[in-house]
Amino acid sequence: MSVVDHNAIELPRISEAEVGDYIALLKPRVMSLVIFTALVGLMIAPGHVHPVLAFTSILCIAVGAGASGALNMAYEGDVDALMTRTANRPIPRGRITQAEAAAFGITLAFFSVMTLGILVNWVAGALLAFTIFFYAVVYTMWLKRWTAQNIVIGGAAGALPPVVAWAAATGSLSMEPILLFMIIFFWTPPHFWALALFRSDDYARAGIPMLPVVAGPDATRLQILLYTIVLVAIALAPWPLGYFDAIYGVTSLVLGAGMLWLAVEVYRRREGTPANRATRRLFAFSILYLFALFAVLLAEVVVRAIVPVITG
Ligand code: HEM
Ligand SMILES: CC(C)=CCC/C(C)=C/CC/C(C)=C/COP(=O)(O)OP(=O)(O)O
Repeated sequence: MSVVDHNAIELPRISEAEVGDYIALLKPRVMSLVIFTALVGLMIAPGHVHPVLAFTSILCIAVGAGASGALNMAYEGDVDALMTRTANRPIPRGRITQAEAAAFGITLAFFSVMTLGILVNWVAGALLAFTIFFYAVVYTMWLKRWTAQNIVIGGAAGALPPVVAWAAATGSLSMEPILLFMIIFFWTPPHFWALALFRSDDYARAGIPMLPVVAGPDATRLQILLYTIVLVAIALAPWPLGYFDAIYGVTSLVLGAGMLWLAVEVYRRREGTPANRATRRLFAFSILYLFALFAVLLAEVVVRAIVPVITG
């Protein structure tokens, strides 16, 4: 007769995680646009940055963004399991534990910040550390579960990557990166609240105080419209302020008209399929808007750099 109760022995959990599960923790689709805004922030900064340092800076920002995504998912494993949009993520599916995800995120965060600080400069390194902390702790662990203004304040984290990249290129800050920050900051509420409108049942079930759950869909529609009006004005400002030329200015006006039209559609359509379609259109267009706006910023700087070379 065995004297050892084999049922009492807890065998080590064999992780079923694959590489793809860990990649999913990094929120690659979301962070791809985050990293693009950082790349533009670095490319439009004045002065010359050695290509190796430029690549290192963007790589550190990308790894830091992924780290913040992993930390966000590690903390939110409980609520992610309650929302249809997130229930299929690695942690709710049991492929990765919250502790494993947290260890992964902390490791990536540590190495991205230290590498950026040591190899590039500590202004950028410190800003990256602050951005990771603001998203993974201030937004994820506090604001998101506490106030309907969670994504407005938390949006500061999403707006910082181009500022980190500018600091990596110049070692300092100035008006231009602050303008880039303001554009993303005022872009975030229309971007996210459009999604929150068609996902409000998810957030109600998970007990997350998103604005449509707390203040109702009509108040959210008004907020989306008001923030979009401010966004269009802020995004236009670099042109009259003389930081960028007409190419950017006209593009900003055209894209802003698109955002405004869709925000008005969200404000007008309040019932059924038309309302659902309007919110999904605004959410989808918000991503195209930010990508196109930053792409034309980059294009203008590239054109400015090569025209003197071509015209001799
Ligand atoms: C606090 C700020 C933000 C919040 C609350 C937020 C929220 C969200 C949510 C919930 C999704 C759906 C993701 C999914 O279902 O997996 C999403 C998608 C997306 N977000 Fe945001 N976002 C924020 C900031 C940003 C920023 C700063 C960027 C880029 C600069 C961005 C870019 C994207 C992109 C590209 C997608 C589409 C991802 C896909 O197609 O799967 N977001 N956002
Ligand atoms: C360099 C660096 C640290 C960059 C981070 C940039 C940043 C904060 C981007 C915001 C990404 C995002 C989708 C937030 C939503 O989180 P959520 O928890 O509301 O979304 P979820 O419900 O889909 O998890």
